[in-house]
Amino acid sequence: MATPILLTLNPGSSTIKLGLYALDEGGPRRLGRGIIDLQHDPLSLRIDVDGQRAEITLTARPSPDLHEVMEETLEWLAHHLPGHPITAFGHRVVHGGARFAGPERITDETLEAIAALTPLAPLHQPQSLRLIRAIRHFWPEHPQTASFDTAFHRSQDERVRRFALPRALFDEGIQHYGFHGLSYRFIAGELARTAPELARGRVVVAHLGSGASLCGLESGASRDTTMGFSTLDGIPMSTRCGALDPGVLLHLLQQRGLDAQAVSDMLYHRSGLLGISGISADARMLAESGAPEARQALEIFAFRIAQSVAALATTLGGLDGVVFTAGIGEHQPAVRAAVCAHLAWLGAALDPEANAANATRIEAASSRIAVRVIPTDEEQVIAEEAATLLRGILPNAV
Ligand SMILES: Nc1ncnc2c1ncn2[C@@H]1O[C@H](COP(=O)(O)OP(=O)(O)O)[C@@H](O)[C@H]1O
Ligand SMILES: CC(=O)OP(=O)(O)O
Ligand SMILES: [Mg+2]
Repeated sequence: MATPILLTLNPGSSTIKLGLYALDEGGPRRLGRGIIDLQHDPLSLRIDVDGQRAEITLTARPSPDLHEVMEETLEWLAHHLPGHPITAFGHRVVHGGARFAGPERITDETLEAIAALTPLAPLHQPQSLRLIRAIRHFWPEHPQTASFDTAFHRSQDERVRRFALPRALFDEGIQHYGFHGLSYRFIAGELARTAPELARGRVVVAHLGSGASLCGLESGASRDTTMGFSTLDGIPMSTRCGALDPGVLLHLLQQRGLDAQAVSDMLYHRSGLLGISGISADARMLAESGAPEARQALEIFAFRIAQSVAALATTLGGLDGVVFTAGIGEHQPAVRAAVCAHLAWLGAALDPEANAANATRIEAASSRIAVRVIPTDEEQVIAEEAATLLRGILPNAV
């Protein structure tokens, strides 16, 4: 019987990241990866399968339902990968709310429950729904699974999950959830595999991508995280504001007369690194810019990350290590150096050469805490969770 082939889909606000996996007996084996850039018209699909790279300009327009984009992408894959017919799909879904404690196979009921959570993640949830629906439209018999960012944080206790708001709101779902859970699950697994002693300790992981958050891990379990009810909370991001005095919202709405949509647009799309710098949302461009506003944006970014490390260390009752991951965390030594300079009082000291080389182990011999760089892989977690859910199901579906 042919090996089942899984396509993973990780939608962000500006890209859809794809992963192609053979679901071997021993676990998922990656055949390739791809990225669809939704910000540029015409759309492009960059793909790397079996070591062969291609960049394809899609004829599909970026329509809201993504039907044409998915149809063209899958047709391209079917045509160019005749040995790897896709038999199943695994999705990253950002919000699982109180309903999803772990990954699930997508049915009419789960799809409805995912859709009901859209108001809690307006930037991400609609993308997942569009992809799931587009695939159902063209391949109704192909099984699909959902892996939730929020599920990893279910181990957090009520001190963390409860806001200081009237009690009834908590029961209505107004809670601190936390996101980037697939990334944190991957990092916890990598730590357990490569640094078991540290993995058993108290570690803060800084996931610094376009969206960014930090998570406090104790023995690999999430105890606290900087993103809360929504993907706006915590540290400033590329275009999102991070934690903000709620009085600012009231002021914008009541005194400045902005409507809710205008405030939402400002907080999600025009704040963060872009808002502070007025130059770019892209941390690499800011690092190369030399303008004082760009420098200030990165200084505030690093400062707020360090403040969050200290806050999470309080939840953990101490700190044995910090791990940097995602685009900025993996590739920007200057950001890591600025964060660690603020954490010198906690005993953090970097080896400048190891840091400049983006090495795995970047702490100096004198450092009282470990400082590591570990590349994340959300697609691998989606593939592993899908493989577990679909075991025994796929051979019949092929
Ligand atoms: N090689 C690199 N060098 C410097 N910065 C990088 C590099 N790759 C990515 N980044 C930065 O990482 C951020 C995007 O991170 P990424 O994890 O790809 O985000 P997301 O998955 O949320 O879209 C951008 O600010 C970008 O400038
Ligand atoms: C949760 C979130 O912000 O995700 P991303 O970083 O992919 O935008
Ligand atoms: Mg991301």
